[in-house]
Amino acid sequence: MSTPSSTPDLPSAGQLPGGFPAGPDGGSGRRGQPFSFVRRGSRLQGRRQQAWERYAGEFVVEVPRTGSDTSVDPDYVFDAAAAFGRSAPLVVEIGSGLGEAVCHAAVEHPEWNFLAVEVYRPGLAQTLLRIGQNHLSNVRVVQANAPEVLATMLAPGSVAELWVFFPDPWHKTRHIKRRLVQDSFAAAAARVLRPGGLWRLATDWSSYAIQMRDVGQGCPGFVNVHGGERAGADSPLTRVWESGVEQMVGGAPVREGRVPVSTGNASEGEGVDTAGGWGPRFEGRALTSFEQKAHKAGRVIFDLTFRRV
Ligand SMILES: C[S@@+](CC[C@H](N)C(=O)[O-])C[C@H]1O[C@@H](n2cnc3c(N)ncnc32)[C@H](O)[C@@H]1O
Repeated sequence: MSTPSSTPDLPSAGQLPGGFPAGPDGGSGRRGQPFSFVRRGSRLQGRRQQAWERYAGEFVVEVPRTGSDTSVDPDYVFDAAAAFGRSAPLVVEIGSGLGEAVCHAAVEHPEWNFLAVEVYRPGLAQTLLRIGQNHLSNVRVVQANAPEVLATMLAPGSVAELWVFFPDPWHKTRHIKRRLVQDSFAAAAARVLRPGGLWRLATDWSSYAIQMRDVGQGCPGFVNVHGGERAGADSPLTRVWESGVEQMVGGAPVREGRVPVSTGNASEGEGVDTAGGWGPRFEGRALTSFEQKAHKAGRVIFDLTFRRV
């Protein structure tokens, strides 16, 4: 696995987000940018508590903190070979939720190492439960804020694939700055991916899909593997704009199509998506309960894949 020592076309590690404050509770993140998550209950019960007690020692990556339990000391660098006891291509899933996708992939690919990054402790406990049920030895989990993991915890060029599936959409205009996938995140993703490495994304929110496409295509470290594909009538975006898929969010109707019902909706329908750039559904992604719900609600899924140049 080649490891570039510098990336002249991208911000250096020193320019990437670092020196993070204590935690997400209502506060601001790096350089005034808010966190992509709000603190949820971290208490474990029943099977999750048992799974934590039984498996945490073996599979949870303990990182030095600078403040909250999701912070990462910027001086800490993850030693994958030591953590897994072997060298193998590393796949990192950001926001792994309940671990459905990462554990499914780990069963399918015993020859790869997987790191699940999640801030939600019960989700990590559920992932541990799956690791145990499937007798997996190729998954590690870390409770950490993803931008910090990408900015400093992972060594440059150390990741073969980076997955971000269904990140929280933060669909209201005033919340968009909380979205995980933005320019600084792309630069940090480019920093950790090896040349030729893949950044895979999926979302069921058209406005976030557009943002992801713009961010990935606008980052000099990436090319869109499916650039220009599925444009016009074939574009999932055109489909959403035509149909105006609706969803109840916080009790209020939000239309994603060309006529926003909620003024808090960030989508702007344009009629026809002439740009395209959407990939086919990533067949390596397990159909998580989250994605199943989206399908049931008739929502359109957008897949994107960028290659590190
Ligand atoms: C909508 S869920 C999707 C979960 C999973 N990827 C799936 O498809 O089922 C988004 C997840 O991202 C996690 N998350 C949000 N911000 C994060 C961050 N900064 N670092 C790590 N995980 C984060 C949330 O806790 C949540 O579990």
